[in-house]
Amino acid sequence: MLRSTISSLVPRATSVARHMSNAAKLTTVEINDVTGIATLTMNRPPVNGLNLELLTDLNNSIQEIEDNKSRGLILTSSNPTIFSAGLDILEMYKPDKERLKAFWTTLQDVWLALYGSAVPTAAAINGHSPAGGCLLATSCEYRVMLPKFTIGLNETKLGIVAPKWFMSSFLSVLPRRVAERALNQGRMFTTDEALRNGLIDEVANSKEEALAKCAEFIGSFSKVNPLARSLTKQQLRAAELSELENERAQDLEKFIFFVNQPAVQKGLGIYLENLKKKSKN
Ligand SMILES: CCCC/C=C/CC(=O)SCCNC(=O)CCNC(=O)[C@H](O)C(C)(C)COP(=O)(O)OP(=O)(O)OC[C@H]1O[C@@H](n2cnc3c(N)ncnc32)[C@H](O)[C@@H]1OP(=O)(O)O
Repeated sequence: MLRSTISSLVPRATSVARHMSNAAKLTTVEINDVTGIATLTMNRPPVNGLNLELLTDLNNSIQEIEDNKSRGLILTSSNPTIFSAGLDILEMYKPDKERLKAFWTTLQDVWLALYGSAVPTAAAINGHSPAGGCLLATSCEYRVMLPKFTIGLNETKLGIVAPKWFMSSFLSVLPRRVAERALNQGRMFTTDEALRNGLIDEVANSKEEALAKCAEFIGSFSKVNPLARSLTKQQLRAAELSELENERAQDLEKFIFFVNQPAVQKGLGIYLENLKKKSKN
């Protein structure tokens, strides 16, 4: 009985999908009319780098999904090999002061909205997912990843430090010992390693399969009272959420101070240069 309820929630090729957002934006929201589940797709070529505009669209899309009382939210990417390359380093390298503020504030908004979302959330990780990409994935309640990609918080490799709330998301998924070592090493996990360590929940062989598995996870709540479920989730996540809520201004100040340090700017410049060299080869 449960199985048939769940499978009826899995998107089918024949189901009708309503587009809630238009293609001019960097995100699209598609609601499956059969399941009521919203698929939120990031679409900022070439690598879904999280710049101010993509973060703004993500924030608005999450809000739209909450307001429309969708049954759940699946986060994914339109890029076939990259879920998200994390924060757009160009936002932090030689930054404009006002834009940098807006950028970080909007990232805080996105994390608060996604980690604290009232609806069940899942990530269909259909490509590489470093740093900010990993933050988005670990803010969701369930993760399904395609083979032969990588995921992790690699900040120390860039000479930067993941903020406390990045670590909170990571720690909500991984055992402390594994998280601590991985954060210190800036470790990127392969799909297999991520599965073995619990950083992801399942592996799927195609994006369609990943979306179906995410929908199945969301469908597993069909017999649970939605208010009781969301209040339980929010209570479990309240400590991390209020920590950032109460320290938003200090977190912003710390970020701006840190990013503007000459050594950090130098490190980001070298990292960007190496990325560009690599992409030319
Ligand atoms: C200071 C307080 C803490 C702040 C916290 C920060 C968290 C972060 O998210 S920092 C960002 C960390 N992200 C990364 O380290 C990812 C770097 N990118 C990659 O590893 C690879 O690009 C990829 C595995 C995501 C994809 O590889 P692929 O071979 O397909 O593409 P590339 O040829 O490498 O890249 C194409 C193009 O995109 C540019 N690019 C890639 N990532 C970023 C990025 N995060 N920000 C800005 N630009 C990026 C890359 O330079 C290429 O550009 P060109 O075509 O112009 O050469």
